Amino acid sequence: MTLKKVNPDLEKERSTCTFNIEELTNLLDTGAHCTAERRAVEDKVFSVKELKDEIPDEFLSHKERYENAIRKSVFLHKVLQETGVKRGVYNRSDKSDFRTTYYSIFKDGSPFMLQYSMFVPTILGQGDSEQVELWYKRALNMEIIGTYAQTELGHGTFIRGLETEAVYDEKTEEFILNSPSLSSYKWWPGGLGHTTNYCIVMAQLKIKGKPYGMQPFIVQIRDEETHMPLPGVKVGEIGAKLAFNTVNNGFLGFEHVRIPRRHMLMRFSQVSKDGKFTSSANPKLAYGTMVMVRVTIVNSAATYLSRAVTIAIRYSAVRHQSKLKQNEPEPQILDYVTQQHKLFIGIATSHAYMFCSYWLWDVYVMYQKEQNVGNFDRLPELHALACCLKVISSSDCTGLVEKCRMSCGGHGFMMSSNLPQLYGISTATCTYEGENTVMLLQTARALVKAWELGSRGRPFSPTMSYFAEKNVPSKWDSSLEGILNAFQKVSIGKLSSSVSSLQEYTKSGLSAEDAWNKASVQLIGAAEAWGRAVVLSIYKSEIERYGQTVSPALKSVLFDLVELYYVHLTLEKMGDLLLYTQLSEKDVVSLRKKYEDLLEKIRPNAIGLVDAFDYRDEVLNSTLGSYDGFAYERLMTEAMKSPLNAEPVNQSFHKYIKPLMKGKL
Ligand SMILES: CCCCCCCC/C=C\CCCCCCCCCCCCCC(=O)SCCNC(=O)CCNC(=O)[C@H](O)C(C)(C)COP(=O)(O)OP(=O)(O)OC[C@H]1O[C@@H](n2cnc3c(N)ncnc32)[C@H](O)[C@@H]1OP(=O)(O)O
Ligand SMILES: Cc1cc2nc3c(=O)[nH]c(=O)nc-3n(C[C@H](O)[C@H](O)[C@H](O)COP(=O)(O)OP(=O)(O)OC[C@H]3O[C@@H](n4cnc5c(N)ncnc54)[C@H](O)[C@@H]3O)c2cc1C
Repeated sequence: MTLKKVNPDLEKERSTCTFNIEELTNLLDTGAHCTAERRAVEDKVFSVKELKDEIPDEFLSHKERYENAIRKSVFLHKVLQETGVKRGVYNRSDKSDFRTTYYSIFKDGSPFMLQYSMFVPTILGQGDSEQVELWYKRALNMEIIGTYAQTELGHGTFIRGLETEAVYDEKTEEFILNSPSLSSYKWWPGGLGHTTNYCIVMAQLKIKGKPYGMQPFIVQIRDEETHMPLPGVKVGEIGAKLAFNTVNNGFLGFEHVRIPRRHMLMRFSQVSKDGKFTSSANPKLAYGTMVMVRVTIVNSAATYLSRAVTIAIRYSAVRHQSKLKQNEPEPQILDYVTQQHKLFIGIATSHAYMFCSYWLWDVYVMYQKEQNVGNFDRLPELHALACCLKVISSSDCTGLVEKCRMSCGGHGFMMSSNLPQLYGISTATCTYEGENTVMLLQTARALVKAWELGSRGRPFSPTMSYFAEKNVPSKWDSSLEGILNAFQKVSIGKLSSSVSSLQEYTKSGLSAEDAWNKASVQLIGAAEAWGRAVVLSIYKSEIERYGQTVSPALKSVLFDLVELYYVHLTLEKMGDLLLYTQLSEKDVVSLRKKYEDLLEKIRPNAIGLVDAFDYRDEVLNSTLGSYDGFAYERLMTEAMKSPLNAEPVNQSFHKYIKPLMKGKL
């Protein structure tokens, strides 16, 4: 069978695109030079034959998958080192990074992930200059491979409840690390099982019996030559999981393991030789790596979704099913408006969080500069933003990744579509780096505090400045500005009614803690509403800013997506808007019409928009989403890789089925 180069359906779709795809790719990459750099790295990475899988991962055993992931991680590290890639994790000079390239080599994650994403950043963020000089170089050269060991069997969320102890012994100038109970065993850190030889251990510091809170320690756990666990170290892998099965998440316990005093990372807090503790200017600085990772999750969530929606939209353009009109051929399923409803919001949501992630990264960098000169004023706002945007990006994108999978019908259930794996790694972001409900409650805590201070005349921080506005009813306005104002009213309404409930509960005799718990469903609603208002505002303002520099054709499409995002959210959150604004049934009817018109308007650009994410086939790793659109041929080729297809009759037939058939079992 000779194949055309591209499925004619996709050819037709590409011919209707109204904007320059390369221009959008450059915008999403934050600059043409970033696109060029990313493509150069991809050319290099995908030309390395050792990085290709001969047998799909899902047909390997757990052990083989791990060994394959290690082999590829090592080759990939070498290739990235040769191409000079350091950005994306360590010294990110601009906003694009190589995570997506990196991830595409591993459908289910790399055991080195935590080295790049948390071990090295913690050394850089929490070590003093001498410690950075020593450990950063060793880590960069992969002389030491590490992870971030914080979560324990008994506690992940409640960090103050962690049990691992680091007791200072003044006589030997050492810390003694100990795991006093089963529940104190570290549990979850990526790579910890059999990969890392060092780790950052978050442990309760004790000096002369007095506790000084959680501090970061750099601890060697395996011999650098033999890789055997060091005496007193109990380490292993935690077992199979929903996803990330090649990340080698591990457990770790200590039996009185001694480490030198200088292995406590001492940028913020210090312990002197004679056991004097000097506290950091702000105790929450020890949580700094988590803030950074939460900030970066917003971008990860957007990229998981953009990969899933690329697969689903390309597949929907080549898949034909049922009848729209009796006398016409079966249409592309993308012509069904319900299919457009499922998928176009995925493109818009991915844009929304991508542009927000760039903005949030700038806020984070700005804060870091202020922190370096001892100004912590913005820490509460940054903490609230990082928590809340991590939550809504991870939950929205994961929900939409799953929607993409379901929109591909049965074939979306195939591992070879890569949609199940994308769902797995995406849903993990709802749990790791702070479970989502807990992160919303942290956000609510900051909002309630700001609200109460504001009511006493204290100024609000920029993302809360609209709290100061009088909540006067005004006519519904369906413009972008009008919808944004409406969502800010929802945010104010939900926060003020949560605060009233808190006050009523305490007045009725509940303690502050019980009142908080009783009102917590409202509080997470208020936190989410604030996050929504932030995303709506930033997405719109960023597109207005970029709109001044891009071509009119691209500007028009970007605004179609912003409008779609706004109108979709308005219809989704209709209940809240009916409660807190002047939205009427008539407005809803006209918004529904507007939404349907927008789907129709975006339809000719759907393939162009997903092409602009610029995911090579190697990155998408999907039978359904390839650029050429030959989904059925790829499904069949991949199916033939199943080890069961290597022989026409499996031996189990003779062993079990035949005796059963013959009644001889
Ligand atoms: C040369 C080659 C180079 C190669 C380059 C390769 C490039 C390839 C690129 C990439 C490849 C890798 C790809 C990586 C992808 C990324 C994958 C990431 C993987 C991450 C895995 C996950 C890791 C983890 O999960 S680590 C564990 C995370 N754990 C948590 O998040 C725990 C959650 N719990 C908490 O944070 C806290 O306990 C709490 C906040 C819930 C409560 O803390 P608390 O009890 O101490 O606080 P209080 O509630 O009492 O509040 C006190 C006070 O403090 C404020 N607060 C709390 N936290 C913070 C904070 N972090 N910052 C600032 N302030 C904080 C709080 O609001 C209170 O304030 P008040 O003013 O109200 O008192
Ligand atoms: C794929 C993956 C990778 C991970 N990698 C690492 C790693 O590298 N290093 C590391 O240290 N950790 C890692 N973790 C652990 C992760 O950070 C924790 O699992 C996460 O922070 C959630 O904590 P938990 O498991 O204790 O959840 P729990 O706190 O036990 O949550 C269970 C339920 O209790 C609720 N809950 C808990 N506290 C409250 C509260 N105060 N108010 C209201 N509800 C509450 C939650 O909302 C949730 O519904 C990883 C986890 C996963 C899934």
